[in-house]
Amino acid sequence: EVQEEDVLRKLRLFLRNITERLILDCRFKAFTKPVDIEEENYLMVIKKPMDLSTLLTNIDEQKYITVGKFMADADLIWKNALDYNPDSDPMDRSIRRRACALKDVIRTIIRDELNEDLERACEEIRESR
Ligand SMILES: CC(=O)c1csc(NC(=O)C2C[NH2+]C2)n1
Repeated sequence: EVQEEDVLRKLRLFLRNITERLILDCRFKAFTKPVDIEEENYLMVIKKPMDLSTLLTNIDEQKYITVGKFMADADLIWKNALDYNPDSDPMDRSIRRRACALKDVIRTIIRDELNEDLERACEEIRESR
């Protein structure tokens, strides 16, 4: 009902704000768009591709009703990058370093800025559905 829609709208604003800040951070440029599947065998190695612009689309399509569901997809971005770039060559190392920075920034923003009343209200909606 109306209250539920208010809660989910607040969640979308919170998640959109985080995602837009990540997209603007030049450290994370490699993560802003889907990896070009011309990349040799990317889809062989990575089962579930994810990127920041797809996160934003998912938010707009109301895919996430809890922060936890959003985090699961956001974590795919850096986890995929670590899996696809295991080697010692400088490009791999550079991507891995940015993947680790992305992981830490996502967690820090959520811990610092997530209103626990909002998250509790979202979990209640999830349980009621
Ligand atoms: C987003 C992501 O994980 C990504 C984009 S390019 C890339 N890796 C390379 O370009 C090659 C360097 N060793 C593979 N990884």
